[in-house]
Amino acid sequence: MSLRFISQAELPTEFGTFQVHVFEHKGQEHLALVMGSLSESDVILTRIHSECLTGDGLFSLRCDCGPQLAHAMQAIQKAGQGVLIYLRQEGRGIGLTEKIKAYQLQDQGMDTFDANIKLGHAADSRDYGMLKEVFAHLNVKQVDLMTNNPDKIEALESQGISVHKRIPLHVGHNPHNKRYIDTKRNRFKHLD
Ligand SMILES: Nc1nc2c(ncn2[C@@H]2O[C@H](COP(=O)(O)OP(=O)(O)OP(=O)(O)O)[C@@H](O)[C@H]2O)c(=O)[nH]1
Ligand SMILES: [Zn+2]
Repeated sequence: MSLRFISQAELPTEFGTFQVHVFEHKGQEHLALVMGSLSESDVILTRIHSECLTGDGLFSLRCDCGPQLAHAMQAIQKAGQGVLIYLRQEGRGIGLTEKIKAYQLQDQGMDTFDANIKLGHAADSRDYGMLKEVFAHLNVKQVDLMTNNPDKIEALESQGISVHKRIPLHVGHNPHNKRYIDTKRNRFKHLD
């Protein structure tokens, strides 16, 4: 077991009260926000969200992360049951400083894919290898997944978690993130 469950507590939010679980995996902290009681025979409405300090916490319009996070939490509240896994994979895994450097390259005309490469990183360095143990801890076997990213579906299926349905997540589009969202579709093969 490389994932360690540390603790859990109540987390009242604008979108209802969740139980927040904290885990440690390879020196990083990850969270799962859980609403309702979860049983492995249920298909659980799920979002796997990658940390974006600028979008999730600082209202940045350069990406669509903040609105996606709010929308997912609201959808879980509406369903009365669900899971939001918050992975500390800032900047698609390269960290905050490197993401800001990548933003600078994008200010000079590069797209988000090439900016990562120029900085010596993979276009996407996220690791989803901890999800099997997170879902086992939460007693979840089947999900309806809110995402446009095919890599997340593949990562779950390859770890034995069945993706019953993909729910597209197209919110928070604005003139500042248009190129970023187009690049996700064209170069990261994100789904419509
Ligand atoms: N390296 C880098 N990371 C970025 C940039 N813009 C946003 N991110 C990070 O990208 C991650 C979100 O990834 P997205 O590709 O927007 O969405 P996704 O999580 O792959 O897919 P969805 O499930 O459809 O939202 C977060 O960790 C952000 O911090 C950027 O220009 N460069
Ligand atoms: Zn973002």
